[in-house]
Amino acid sequence: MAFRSPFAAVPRQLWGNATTSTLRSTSLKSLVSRGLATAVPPVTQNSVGSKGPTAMVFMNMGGPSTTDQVEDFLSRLFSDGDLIPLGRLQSYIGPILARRRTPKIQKQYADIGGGSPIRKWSEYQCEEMCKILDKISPETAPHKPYVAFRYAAPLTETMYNQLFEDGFGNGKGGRAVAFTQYPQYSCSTTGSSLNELWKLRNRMEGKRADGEVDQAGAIQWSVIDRWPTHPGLVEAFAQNIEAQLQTYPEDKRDKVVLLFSAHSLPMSVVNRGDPYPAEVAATVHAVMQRLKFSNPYRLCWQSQVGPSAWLGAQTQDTVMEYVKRGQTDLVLVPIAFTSDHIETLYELDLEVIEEANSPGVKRAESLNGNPTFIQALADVAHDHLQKGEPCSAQMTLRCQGCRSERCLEQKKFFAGKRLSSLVL
Ligand SMILES: C=CC1=C(C)c2cc3[nH]c(cc4nc(cc5[nH]c(cc1n2)c(C)c5CCC(=O)O)C(CCC(=O)O)=C4C)c(C)c3C=C
Ligand code: FES
Ligand SMILES: [Fe+2]
Repeated sequence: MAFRSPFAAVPRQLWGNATTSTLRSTSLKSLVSRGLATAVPPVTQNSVGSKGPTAMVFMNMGGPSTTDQVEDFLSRLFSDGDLIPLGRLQSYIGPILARRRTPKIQKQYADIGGGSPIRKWSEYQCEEMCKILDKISPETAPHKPYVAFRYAAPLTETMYNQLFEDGFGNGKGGRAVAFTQYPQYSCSTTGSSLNELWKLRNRMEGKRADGEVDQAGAIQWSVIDRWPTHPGLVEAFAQNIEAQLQTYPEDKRDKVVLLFSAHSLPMSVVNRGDPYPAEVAATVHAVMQRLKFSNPYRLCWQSQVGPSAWLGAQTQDTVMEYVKRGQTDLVLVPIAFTSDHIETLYELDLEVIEEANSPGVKRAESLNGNPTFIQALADVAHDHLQKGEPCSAQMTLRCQGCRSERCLEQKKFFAGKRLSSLVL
């Protein structure tokens, strides 16, 4: 099976002689023979389910809060081998690609008001969720809110230092929940954040003389790794769609086409077995079920970057095609991100909807500060705290095409005792 980078067509001179990641050549068989894929991993966790205080850590990609931060944001993003595998020279090529792309993306952030609102929304959502959790889950209270972004402030490392300052870990133990803010799991998004968290945990938690992390005083992590069909999430999406449908005359309302739009994935990632496309489709189906299939609908994919093949049909092409055919009443529904970002505010609002040039083409609100959504976050977290499991069963399985030692080790750590031996 060949796994092509989404940037496979980056000019040769930028790639140098680098092949793709050295990790690709590491087969599961060789990991087993080297003792890396055994039933009892060297670093696992115990005693998940202890009482509060509980750190609730929202994980997401983050975004630049000002246009000055765009280059740093893109530089971290293009240096992430879990998102864009560029091989051994990644840390050299990544920043070069980032610098070239910066002016274009800076202009987009300038056009949506000068920066991404993701930090503001994430901090608000997490704080509000913790207030609800303190009431509905007193046994794990107090719940303390933290945000850990992959490519922008506050970075995972900053969050970890904050945990230490607040009395978690570093010999004092304590419990933390890594709560992904991507409802649908992709190894390029949630997987990347978990790999980063695992890496920093190993670097930052207290080490014994033999180099191993001192388990007794380390933070006990558990993970909410996906929640694509949680009824609260589905309800929040459905209410926003209903509100937008109300803006159409009654006789036209049930003929409006709902176009669910999610960030696309390179076909190399889809063919590796990434769970994201199926989970996005599951969210769409659950929302349509809640709406009693009142309207015709399609799922389409946006924001592809670079020249390689990405999952389609593309959102922009879909809108233009339907409008051309006379279907001018369309509601776009961003379904894979819980707050506004350039993909909604720029790509959908300023590019797709403006180009469609038809008053019937509209967009459902993003979830942002929606109280139904914040209650859903609290319910997802409450379910997780009550179950006392380290992660979902799905987390214990790697993609069919995964050759990443990072993924393997990260799963061994977070899934801990849930692991069923060599399924990894
Ligand atoms: C569920 C959401 C997302 C998935 C899956 C995802 C995969 C993915 N993305 C890239 C490359 C880029 N993404 C960029 C920006 C960006 N990506 C998402 C979400 C997902 N990405 C968001 C919300 C944003 C915008 C952040 C904001 O603050 O608004 C960018 C940078 C922008 C640009 O240069 O166009 C890149 C590059 C890949 C390769 C990928 C899957 C492998
Ligand atoms: S790429 Fe999916 S588990 Fe590693
Ligand atoms: Fe992206």
